[in-house]
Amino acid sequence: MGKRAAGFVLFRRLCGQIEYLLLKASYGDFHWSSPKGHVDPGEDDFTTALRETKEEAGYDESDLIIYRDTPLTLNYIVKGKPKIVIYWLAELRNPNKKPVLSEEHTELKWLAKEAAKECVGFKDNQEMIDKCQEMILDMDKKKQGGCDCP
Ligand SMILES: Nc1ncnc2c1ncn2[C@@H]1O[C@H](COP(=O)(O)OP(=O)(O)OP(=O)(O)OP(=O)(O)OP(=O)(O)OC[C@H]2O[C@@H](n3cnc4c(N)ncnc43)[C@H](O)[C@@H]2O)[C@@H](O)[C@H]1O
Repeated sequence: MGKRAAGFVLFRRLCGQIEYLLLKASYGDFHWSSPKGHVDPGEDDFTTALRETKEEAGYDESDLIIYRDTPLTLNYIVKGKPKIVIYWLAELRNPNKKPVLSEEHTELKWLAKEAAKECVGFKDNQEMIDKCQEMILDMDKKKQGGCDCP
């Protein structure tokens, strides 16, 4: 059976800029990713996303504005087996609240879209960041009353 993980594409707004949180793995190929992790037996994906984000970045559900209606999915192969990762987009309410890392990561970065895409490297992850940016800008437009409705 394949592996299943869940997490949040976590962003903040600082000085008018949208920035994504990326964490550097302390193992393997030292890759960068959003907070996420393995879905435990009997656990639902959303609970996993919250648990892993608390463990890996120190943020609780109350720290986040979560866009729960639009999960995003990545599918790739790890050690010859398929892996699926379900992400929700989430905004940090207080952009100055610092993440607290676990032993699973050695570094963190808050990066604007293009730098974040370069940092994650994988094409599907880059496309997910583009999609997230579109979702954020769309939501902003709607809030400002700038929708295209007749
Ligand atoms: N490899 C490892 N070695 C030693 N200890 C480990 C370990 N992985 C986890 N642990 C440890 O296991 C414990 C449980 O961790 P926990 O976080 O609970 O479980 P997990 O399933 O290992 O969590 P993740 O899904 O976050 O693991 P990951 O970072 O390896 O996965 P990713 O898909 O990003 O990355 C997996 C691979 O896929 C690659 N990858 C990432 N994204 C993509 C993509 N979009 N397309 C193709 N390849 C990708 C990465 O570069 C990487 O090579 C922890 O103590 C942790 O330290």
